[in-house]
Amino acid sequence: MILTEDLRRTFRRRGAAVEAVRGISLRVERGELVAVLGPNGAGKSTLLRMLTTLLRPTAGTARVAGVDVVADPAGVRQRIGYVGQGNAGGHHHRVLDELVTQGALYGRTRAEARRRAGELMEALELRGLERRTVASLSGGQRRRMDVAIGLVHRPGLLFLDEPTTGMDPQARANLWEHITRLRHETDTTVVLTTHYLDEADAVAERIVVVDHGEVIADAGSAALRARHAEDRIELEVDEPGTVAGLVDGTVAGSRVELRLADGARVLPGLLARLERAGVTVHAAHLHEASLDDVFLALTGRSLREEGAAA
Ligand SMILES: Nc1ncnc2c1ncn2[C@@H]1O[C@H](COP(=O)(O)OP(=O)(O)OP(=O)(O)O)[C@@H](O)[C@H]1O
Repeated sequence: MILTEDLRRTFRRRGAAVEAVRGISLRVERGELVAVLGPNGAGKSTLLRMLTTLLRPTAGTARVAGVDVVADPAGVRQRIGYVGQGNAGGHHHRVLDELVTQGALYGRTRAEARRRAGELMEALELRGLERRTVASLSGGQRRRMDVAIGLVHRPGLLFLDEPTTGMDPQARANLWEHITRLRHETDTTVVLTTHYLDEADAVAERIVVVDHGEVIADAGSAALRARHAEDRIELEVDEPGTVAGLVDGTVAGSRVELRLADGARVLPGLLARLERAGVTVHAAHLHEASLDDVFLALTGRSLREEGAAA
């Protein structure tokens, strides 16, 4: 669905060259749901803008939905949906009119555009809002409307650039429910960026981490955690010093701390071993490695802090 080779984009800023994307080679198969994550300024938007033909690459190639982004940008646009960070809909237009107009822009007849608008309003729970103006919708309804507009021409590939930024947790969960269901029903490929790691963890089967314009990791969330982060077990015991020697741990205040892979599987055996050794464990805390730990290990920065500030 997407194939890029050594894709690059350089900007000139005050006479200096800024390499926003530095040789990204990426392959996304049909039906995949891929989250592109990275700290601020990593190059995510620049990458997405090139893939959606909003920006011309400086070097390298990109084929999107089988079409070269430079040779035939209009062809790419016909085949993809793009939900950017701003709102796509005309604010003073009515919801139904806006969807029908968008369909007409893609060359659909009025009747076809109306039928498609009806389907999308059903699928994205916009029924009952037909005559409301886009400006009067709630944040969550507005975002669902944006997604509906992105899907008007039945694209096989949908790009979502930070689709849930600024939404409350319930509206975010609701939007993802719609997107994942639509994706399964229509086999749509989805490429998204988000600052919410929990979201990427929950919805994406594949996570591409970008930093300084390059892909620095590309795998599923579980594989990333296993490879780049460790679980932590903290034990509350009477004599941490003695216990630390028994279990390959370090003393942290009144506790013993162990860093290891697959903590949930190791913990029961560990407790049994300590019991056999006559140690009384008052409490055991398991901190499973998070995607944010992976992020910190890979980039030296926490995405969570930036996400919270966004
Ligand atoms: N039009 C431009 N002119 C000059 N520099 C730019 C331009 N667009 C982006 N850049 C620079 O390119 C780098 C990558 O920016 P980009 O917006 O792609 O990052 P990002 O990962 O999307 O960040 P964010 O998470 O903040 O949206 C940054 O250093 C940015 O300042």
